[in-house]
Amino acid sequence: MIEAMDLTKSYGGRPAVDRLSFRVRPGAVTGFLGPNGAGKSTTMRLILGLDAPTGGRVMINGRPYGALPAPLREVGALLDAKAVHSGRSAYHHLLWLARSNGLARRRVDEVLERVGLASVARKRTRGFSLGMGQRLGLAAALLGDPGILILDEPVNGLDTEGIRWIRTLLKGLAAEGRTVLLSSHLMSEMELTADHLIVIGRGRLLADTTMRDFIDRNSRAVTLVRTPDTARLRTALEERGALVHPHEAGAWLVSGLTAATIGKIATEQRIELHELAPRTSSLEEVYTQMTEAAVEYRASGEGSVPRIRAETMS
Ligand SMILES: Nc1ncnc2c1ncn2[C@@H]1O[C@H](COP(=O)(O)OP(=O)(O)OP(=O)(O)O)[C@@H](O)[C@H]1O
Repeated sequence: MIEAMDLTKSYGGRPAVDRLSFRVRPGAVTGFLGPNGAGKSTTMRLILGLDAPTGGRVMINGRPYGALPAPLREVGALLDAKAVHSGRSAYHHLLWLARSNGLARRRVDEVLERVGLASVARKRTRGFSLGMGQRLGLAAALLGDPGILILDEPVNGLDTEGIRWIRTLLKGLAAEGRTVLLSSHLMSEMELTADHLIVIGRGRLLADTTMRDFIDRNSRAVTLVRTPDTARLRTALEERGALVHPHEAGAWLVSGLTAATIGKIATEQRIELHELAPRTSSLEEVYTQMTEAAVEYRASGEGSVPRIRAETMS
């Protein structure tokens, strides 16, 4: 369990993290979202004791990182996959980490196997691709068999197979009862991987809720409609107060009426329908809408009122 209480970090008087309170619970992948500069990396560094908070505190299993007796056994982190001595082999990089943290040598072979690097373990990391570097970073994070994992953009630059592999790995780690905190700008991937979301904007908490609830609460109910008789259907729907927008490939998106009502109107008017499909928003759509509001807030200056309330939604 990671618990932040009024966590604050200012640089030169400007808060990068602003009175942030949240809990990251075991048994789930928690996605950590926010636009560039929102404070995600700063928060992760504060959790890991790499930076000291200006105010508030953050605890790992009830203690600050610095007070953990064997940190690598409790928390594994991947913040920067390039932070590896390029002249060392993957095996020796991990062995050095294991030795300096009092971990058994056999863990090196176990994690190399788990991340799929066993066959290149003796190669110097200089020749590693981005994906291999990310796998090595994950191996280091897993070395102490920790109950908590903190991963900053682990899928950055990976190909489809690598992204899918990380998704399966992280879901598996959460299913084992571990706490997984994951940041990523890839919304489609986040939607497939995370069970819970913490969203921040300008260092403040915008949402702390389940993935399903976040999407449901912030979705605009929209129905996709396809008809050969666009003009008549559009007029009939607009007369009933609907908003009708052209979508791709000749389809239309209708908001303000349920799919059932749209179907009823079409039947009454004898308008042929080729498609009538209620659409749920994707995480990307909901998140973009929310962060646009946060950007608007940022652009409008210090004293203004944000359109998105900076409070938890759960
Ligand atoms: N060491 C530092 N000194 C001064 N300002 C900093 C420092 N680290 C971060 N900041 C500032 O704090 C704010 C938050 O940055 P942070 O890197 O935590 O955001 P982020 O959400 O991780 O962004 P990204 O998605 O781009 O990685 C930014 O305005 C950044 O410029």
